[in-house]
Amino acid sequence: MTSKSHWKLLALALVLVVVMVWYSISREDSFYFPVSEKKEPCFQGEAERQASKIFGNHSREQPIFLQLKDYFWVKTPSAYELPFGTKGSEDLLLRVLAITSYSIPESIQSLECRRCVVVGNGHRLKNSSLGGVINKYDVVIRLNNAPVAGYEGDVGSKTTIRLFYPESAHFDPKIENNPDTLLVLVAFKAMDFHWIETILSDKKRVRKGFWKQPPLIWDVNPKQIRILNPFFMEIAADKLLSLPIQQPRKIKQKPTTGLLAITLALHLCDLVHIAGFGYPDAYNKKQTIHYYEQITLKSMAGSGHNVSQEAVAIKRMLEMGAVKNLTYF
Ligand SMILES: CC(=O)N[C@H]1[C@H]([C@H](O)[C@H](O)CO)O[C@](OP(=O)(O)OC[C@H]2O[C@@H](n3ccc(N)nc3=O)[C@H](O)[C@@H]2O)(C(=O)O)C[C@@H]1O
Ligand SMILES: CC(=O)N[C@@H]1[C@@H](O[C@@H]2O[C@H](CO)[C@H](O)[C@H](O)[C@H]2O)[C@H](O)[C@@H](CO)O[C@H]1O
Repeated sequence: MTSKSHWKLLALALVLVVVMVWYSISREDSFYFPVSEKKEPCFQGEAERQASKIFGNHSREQPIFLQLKDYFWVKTPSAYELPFGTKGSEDLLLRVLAITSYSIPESIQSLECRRCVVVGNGHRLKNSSLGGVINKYDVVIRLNNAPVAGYEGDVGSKTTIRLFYPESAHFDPKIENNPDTLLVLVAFKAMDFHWIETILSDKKRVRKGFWKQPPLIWDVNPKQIRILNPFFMEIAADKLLSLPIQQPRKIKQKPTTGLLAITLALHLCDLVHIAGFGYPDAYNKKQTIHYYEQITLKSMAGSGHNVSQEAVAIKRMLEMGAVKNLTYF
């Protein structure tokens, strides 16, 4: 081989190495947690220890779901209005709590160690083949109207808990959930309580007051419904994103439902893994954001979320080991 072609080969090899290093850095594979077939060891109280570092020691004292007794017998005062508290919505809430439940199901309660996975709606789940892995967790938390039917290979089919608000409720909840899935309402405004009351008590529906038409007929068992304690929205906003809780603006800055779900999981579970989190960069205008539909970051323009700030918060939780990621971040 001539020395000229020798140098050419060396240069080619160098370019290859640079491209490989760049690719792995750009995918930030350091936050990719290789999936193993074996169940991850689970240590009781581990998530609690991590959560106390982020949220303080007393957040564990809060009930996960709102309870009738706290509004009926004792009038629990709340410092904030929805979505960070229940101030001003007590009467409506009282009627909703009278027809729903607050218990954590025995199937979760009885677990020695609760292994949970929070499944975000992100595009990086597409072709991930993570369905089987996701189904093995004790508790699978899903968000909004994210489908499972037709996507089982990538996202699994088990749904233990689904967080939703009226505008994000799937019109046919039976298709995308299991018969015992807990449907957990995240209330952002008083109308959200009103909506669930009219649905469950079959009262006259109100169409106004929503930013998108929610279902008017919703075939669910009231025993499946829970109301998320807005305290978790408050601490996600305050401790993870340093957002002001009292905001005069019409469109309030608030955590995404996914960040809220991670906050909830750190209080409910012993081990918390996440999958399907992460948005494209702001300049990436054509990249679709969901694993199930073709929409871009533009759709989130007026939604009150700061996705780059959320990425910082998630990276912090990954770095400290509070959560582990099944997809890349
Ligand atoms: C148009 C619009 O309103 N989009 C909002 C949608 C929409 O309302 C529902 O999908 C119902 O249709 O809901 C949101 O979020 P969305 O339902 O898109 O996604 C659920 C959660 O997954 C995480 N996610 C999603 C996509 C992505 N590329 N990376 C991610 O990390 C986020 O944590 C996100 O919360 C929401 O509720 O937070 C936030 C979105 O702003
Ligand atoms: C599509 C959009 O921008 N909608 C906003 C709505 O934002 C969404 O609110 C949801 C709660 O209802 C949830 O937080 C979701 O993640 C947001 O994308 C604003 O809250 C609403 C305020 O009036 O304005 C809608 O246009």
